[in-house]
Amino acid sequence: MAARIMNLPKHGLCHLMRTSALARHYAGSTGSASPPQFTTLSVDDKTGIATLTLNRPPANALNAAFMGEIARSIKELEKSKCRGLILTSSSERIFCAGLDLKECYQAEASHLQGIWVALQNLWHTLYSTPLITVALINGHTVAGGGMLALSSEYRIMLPNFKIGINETMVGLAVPMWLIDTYLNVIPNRRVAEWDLTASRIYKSEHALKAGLVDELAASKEQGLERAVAFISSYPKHSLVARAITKRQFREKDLKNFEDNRQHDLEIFLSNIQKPNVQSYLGEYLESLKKKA
Ligand SMILES: CCCC/C=C\CC(=O)SCCNC(=O)CCNC(=O)[C@H](O)C(C)(C)COP(=O)(O)OP(=O)(O)OC[C@H]1O[C@@H](n2cnc3c(N)ncnc32)[C@H](O)[C@@H]1OP(=O)(O)O
Repeated sequence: MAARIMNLPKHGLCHLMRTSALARHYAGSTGSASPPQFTTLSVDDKTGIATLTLNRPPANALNAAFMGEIARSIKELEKSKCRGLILTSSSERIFCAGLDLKECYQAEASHLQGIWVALQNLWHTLYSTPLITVALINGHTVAGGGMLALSSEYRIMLPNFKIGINETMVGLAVPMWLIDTYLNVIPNRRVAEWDLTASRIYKSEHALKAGLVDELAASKEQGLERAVAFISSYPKHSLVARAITKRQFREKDLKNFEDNRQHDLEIFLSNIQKPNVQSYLGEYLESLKKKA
């Protein structure tokens, strides 16, 4: 049975706890952090595999609270010595639509700063986690949603959805840490540069051919089975060595990010507050509304 967990035991595999108890645990263990609102987390006691389900309707658009919640869950799972993490969505159409653009439109600089810092922290937490990570992409995933998928180690996608990084189309530069993340998946620099400058969005089937995702699954249930099989394919005795090896692959990207964290924030703030970008954002949001 799926149950929310937050404060997990430090040794052995994770245990299931019921929602109310978890909320109390979480509030007690993290001081000021509020109880989870936008995610549900369940852990299979036998396999030690956690499933974190994104649940911020209608589009799982990322605001600071949502991103903080995902990052905190990952940190808690690391402490609990869980083996792996599956990221998925409660929506049948959208895995994640990226940053909450409504919160980026005509917002105070301090609010925009909070959003970007939360995005930076979430990327850093997911990209650097020793957990074995799988994105089960059961809906469209673009921009910040693409970041969640690409920062994971393995991607399983359902057919007929879209995946990609469309920042330039929205008027935002792709940050260096996301370029590095993309290159970690699509090492062909020319293809990567073209994709990211042109805001290329792939359909699932094409994403598989291009190597942007690793498998297609016919249904969410099949995707979950495949995700569990991927995580379980790593023998227990190899987990520490595996985590160190993963870290070594990602270390240079993480260091580059730390060296440029402040500059990266300044670029975002300067870009997003430009009158032409704000005006385009307003039109873009209208076009999303009209479509509905
Ligand atoms: C990545 C790191 C570096 C940069 C980081 C972040 C930058 C960003 O993330 S910018 C965000 C860019 N995101 C987008 O451009 C996505 C826009 N959305 C879409 O293209 C589609 O919604 C999507 C393909 C995801 C899904 O299509 P549909 O299934 O057809 O759904 P709808 O379009 O009808 O959307 C449903 C509902 O959600 C609202 N919505 C969608 N996206 C966002 C968003 N990013 N922020 C806020 N709200 C969003 C949309 O307006 C609809 O709302 P209602 O009209 O109220 O139903």
